[in-house]
Amino acid sequence: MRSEPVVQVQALVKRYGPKTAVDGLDLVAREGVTAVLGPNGAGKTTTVETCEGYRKPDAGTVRVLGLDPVRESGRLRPRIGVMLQSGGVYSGSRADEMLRHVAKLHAHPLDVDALIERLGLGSCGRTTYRRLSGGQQQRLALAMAVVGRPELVFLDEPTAGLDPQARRATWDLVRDLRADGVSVILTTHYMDEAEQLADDVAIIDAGRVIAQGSPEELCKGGAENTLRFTGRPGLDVGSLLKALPADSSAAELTPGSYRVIGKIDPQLLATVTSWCAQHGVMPEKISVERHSLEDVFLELTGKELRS
Ligand SMILES: Nc1ncnc2c1ncn2[C@@H]1O[C@H](COP(=O)(O)OP(=O)(O)OP(=O)(O)O)[C@@H](O)[C@H]1O
Repeated sequence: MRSEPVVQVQALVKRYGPKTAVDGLDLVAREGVTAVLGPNGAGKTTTVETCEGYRKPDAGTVRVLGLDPVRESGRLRPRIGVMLQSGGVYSGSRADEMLRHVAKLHAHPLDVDALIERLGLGSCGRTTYRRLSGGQQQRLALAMAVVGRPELVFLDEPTAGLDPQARRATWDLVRDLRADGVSVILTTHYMDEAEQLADDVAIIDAGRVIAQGSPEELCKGGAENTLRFTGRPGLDVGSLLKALPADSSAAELTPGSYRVIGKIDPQLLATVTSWCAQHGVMPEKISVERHSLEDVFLELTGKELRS
């Protein structure tokens, strides 16, 4: 796996009048699931729409499955699936008819009935598009993106506004697609979604990729982690600090409640517990808080995912 890039974006620039939405963006996505995260207005949708061939770059190059999405769209379209947020469908058509129609356009489609059941659309297959709820329309859009068994699927916020059950069904479907060798480019505002599904995460801010890596790599590269323990009040924190690596800090936050910030690895944990043993301290509660993707995101962009 993880061989040739499925998407390669180099120095992409895209402007809307005076507004530069994408500002020299570089992105390489390989096989598997790539999550694209960024605050509102960061340029995610513009980048993805350029990869889908719906927007022409003002500068830079975009290759998707090795093809130019604008000039070679005829060759690319049958190989990719795109989840449209809205539009592109006749609102008087029935959900199952639409899905069967899209399936027929492809050589090796998925089983339509199984897909309908899978996404919890069984009860509304005969309902016209306009009468579906927002969440049902969204699941139908997802089904239409994947039914043709594409090599690469673009999913723009596939679970926004879905209830927990539908969200889980969508996650399972993405995992199955991945297991089937389908690559996925997923934009999302949900950190847990990226952590759960993505092999690789690209964080976009102000039209550029500011960090990229696996969720583990990004969390490791961010700020330090925290170790907390409780013991008797008034311990000599200065003495503890001397035992710790130079770039650590230690403090008694409230009487008897201690916090160590630094590169928390097994060695540091051993240093803290052995210091406690030397000082006759039984650390009652001891916990390590791993830096989450959410923390990394906030640190890098200074913004919440949703503003
Ligand atoms: N058709 C358009 N005309 C003018 N400006 C646009 C257009 N589409 C997007 N923009 C602007 O370009 C910037 C990037 O928008 P884009 O939709 O790509 O961001 P995004 O990261 O997908 O945001 P969100 O998370 O809010 O969906 C924003 O400032 C937006 O207002």
